[in-house]
Amino acid sequence: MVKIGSIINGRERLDEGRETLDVLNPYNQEKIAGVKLATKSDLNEAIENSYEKFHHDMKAMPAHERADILRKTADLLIERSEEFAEVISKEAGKPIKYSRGEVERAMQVLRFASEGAKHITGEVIPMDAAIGGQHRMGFVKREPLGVVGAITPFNFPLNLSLHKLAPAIAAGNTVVFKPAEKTPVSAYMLVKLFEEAGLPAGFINLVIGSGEEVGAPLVEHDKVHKISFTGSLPVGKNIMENAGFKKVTLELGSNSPNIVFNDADLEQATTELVKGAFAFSGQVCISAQRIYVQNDVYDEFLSNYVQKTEVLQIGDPIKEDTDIGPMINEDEAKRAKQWIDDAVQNGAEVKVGGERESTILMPTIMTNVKKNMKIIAEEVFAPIVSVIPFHTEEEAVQRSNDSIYGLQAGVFTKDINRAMRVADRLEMGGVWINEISTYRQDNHPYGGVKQSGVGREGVKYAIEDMTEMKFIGMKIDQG
Ligand SMILES: NC(=O)c1ccc[n+]([C@@H]2O[C@H](COP(=O)([O-])OP(=O)(O)OC[C@H]3O[C@@H](n4cnc5c(N)ncnc54)[C@H](O)[C@@H]3O)[C@@H](O)[C@H]2O)c1
Ligand SMILES: O=C[C@H](O)CS(=O)(=O)O
Repeated sequence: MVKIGSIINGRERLDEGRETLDVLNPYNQEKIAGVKLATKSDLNEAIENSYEKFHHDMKAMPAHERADILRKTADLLIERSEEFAEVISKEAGKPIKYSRGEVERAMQVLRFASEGAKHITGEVIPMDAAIGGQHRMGFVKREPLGVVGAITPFNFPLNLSLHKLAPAIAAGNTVVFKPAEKTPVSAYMLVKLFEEAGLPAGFINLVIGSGEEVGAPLVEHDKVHKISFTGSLPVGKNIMENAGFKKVTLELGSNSPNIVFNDADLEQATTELVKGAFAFSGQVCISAQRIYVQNDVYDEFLSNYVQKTEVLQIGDPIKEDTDIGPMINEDEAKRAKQWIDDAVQNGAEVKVGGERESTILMPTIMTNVKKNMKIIAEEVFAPIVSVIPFHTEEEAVQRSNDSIYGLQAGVFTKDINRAMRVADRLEMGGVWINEISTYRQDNHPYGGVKQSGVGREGVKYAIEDMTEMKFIGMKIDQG
């Protein structure tokens, strides 16, 4: 079993005496790593070091060098892609085909950031547009913020970490990185990869510990200039309350709706929505949770959808043909099963699935659901999807918007006018037409409205958010 620890100023903290956390494979409970957890004093040291490194070394590093390091990290990741995919499958329980997809996306994030590092530009202000402003020149340049605190979740442990680390480095910041303690191994390997690619010690300090012990004090620390967080709504609220004057980006949860109109390609919609609801056991923030289907195609959609769900392969995530693996731990599987049982007690019907065995919850399709059931109103974050009939466009929009969340939605129709009308009216950070809510590319703006979050990621937008504008003006003597 591999032993890992936090990495601060290039030195790994493995000394005995620290509390050890075992990282378990959620499928078979095999121990895959022992982590020496960081303490509050490690965190303080990491922040002080990142602060120091920002002011003395990072500020001196030109953009082309940052771009080269990001590019080199991408190249190394591709060389080691299978190793990374296997670790993600083992620590998160993600089916290997999806882990491979995550690694490929992570490599692209690094490449986008490498390109972005060279295109951080400013603006010339037309000073004479203001009365009395003539004979002045003014421009805006974008400067790095300083120390970025990156706090990440378990479900995309590599790619969602890179959505913070890569833009932060591209923009010239240093980072204190607190990965999810459930999945720290790929995060550790990533920090080692940056080091191998030439990133100087202390530019990314890795601090592995719990949310309470190191996450919360990282959020509160005065020498941290921005918190970039991806995770659950309760933790996001807590961060918002405690971050003080820092910039904050929050990428939070959702109960994403997908609307299927009667003119949609049902073959395509059902095939894609099986992946959309059940990929990585629904533990995806934009997972299809509520599917609204127009009443005249509802029966056809449902029977087709059930058939395609019944043939999913369930089992060991490391096997090539596995579609559905475990949830992250048994408590989460039990919590999700309880939500199904509560809904059934209140009149809902299980069309397929509904059973739990250890950490595995069978892919579950529910009908006859009501809007106040947890499986509809809250983020289910499990392989559970509800199929709900609707009559009119108005009703589909109104029901989709009836949520505290607003991250991404999917709309299936061949009518372009209807598609655009609905896209305009959906209260979401993003809307896909003839694509599932679960689809994301790493170069478009991504983030939520309502309680799904604050700010946007997507490499170009995150780089912008990792900088601050500085205005410089000059009065020109007319001689
Ligand atoms: N919108 C997005 O882009 C996006 C992407 C992935 C996951 N998510 C959301 O993440 C959640 C699942 O991930 P999770 O279970 O790892 O989330 P989580 O909120 O439990 O944990 C996320 C991170 O926050 C840390 N943390 C916990 N308490 C903290 C505190 N008080 N202060 C600071 N940090 C603290 C954790 O240790 C972990 O590193 C779901 O709600 C999902 O929707 C959102
Ligand atoms: O879990 C939510 C993630 O944002 C999904 S993705 O990794 O961005 O596709």
